[in-house]
Amino acid sequence: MTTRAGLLREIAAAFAAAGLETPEREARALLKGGLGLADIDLVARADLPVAEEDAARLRALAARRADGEPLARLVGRREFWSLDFSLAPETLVPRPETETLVEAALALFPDRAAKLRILDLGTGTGAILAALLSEYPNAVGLGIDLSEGAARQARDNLARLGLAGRSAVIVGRWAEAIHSRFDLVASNPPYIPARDIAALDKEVREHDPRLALDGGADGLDAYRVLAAALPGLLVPGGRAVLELGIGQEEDVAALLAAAGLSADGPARRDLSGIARAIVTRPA
Ligand SMILES: C[S@@+](CC[C@H](N)C(=O)[O-])C[C@H]1O[C@@H](n2cnc3c(N)ncnc32)[C@H](O)[C@@H]1O
Repeated sequence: MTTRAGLLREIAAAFAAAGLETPEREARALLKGGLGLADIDLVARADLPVAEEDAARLRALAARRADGEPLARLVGRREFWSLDFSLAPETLVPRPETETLVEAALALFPDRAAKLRILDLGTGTGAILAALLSEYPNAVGLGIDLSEGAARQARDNLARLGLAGRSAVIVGRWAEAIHSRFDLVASNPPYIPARDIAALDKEVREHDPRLALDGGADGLDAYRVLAAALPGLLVPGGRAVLELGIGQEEDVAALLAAAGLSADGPARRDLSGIARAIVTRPA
């Protein structure tokens, strides 16, 4: 009979042997996600037995993880801004660096009681929109994604987080179908140059949807469309916050300026010091 502690040790050892960077942490997360446990269950109740079929299921998941499948995909969820998001095959796994956009928006609109109208273009799991709505209790928001599967998943996530009453998610191509204006437009568009996708980590290139990654030949296709659309989407005094890939600040700033938008300070940096969130406003 296997105990929780025994299975944790076994899976952590397998992860270490496979060269994962944080084997113990990932093994813990796999057990928690796979068995629906909290941290305390792996400490105070570590000697409890794991049913044989559960142990077999977790060993199979562990083997897939050791073979390069992301943990978030295996357990079907990921935390972002301390909120829990379910994933679908059509959604990107939300990344910690994207929290830089949320932080930038909070700094731009310090009044948390503001009745902001928020637009999230390319909403994926709904991570950015949900994070913002959770911080602005009087705000309303619209998420748009070209992928039906992503839009469905975003709707589910917003509902589970109690935000359905203040949000809507529609399927669409960027802001093509939108004729209203917003206080805050956020977007984390696909920005990887197409030829670089094959060289990305296996976890990304094989498990994140191409639609969420592929930014066209130079990685800037989506920014061109967004720059052209933003002047018609922002109210006077409104702001747009766009995520950037590494080294894209200058090019994206030039596209925004060419569309008649003004820069709002230098791009905000993420925890690794990378210019990650560019802020722009109507001229
Ligand atoms: C990098 S992902 C970001 C997802 C999510 N906002 C996040 O930060 O985790 C880009 C998203 O844009 C969506 N997308 C790609 N092309 C689009 C388009 N033409 N119109 C609307 N959404 C698009 C993708 O389906 C994907 O969900």
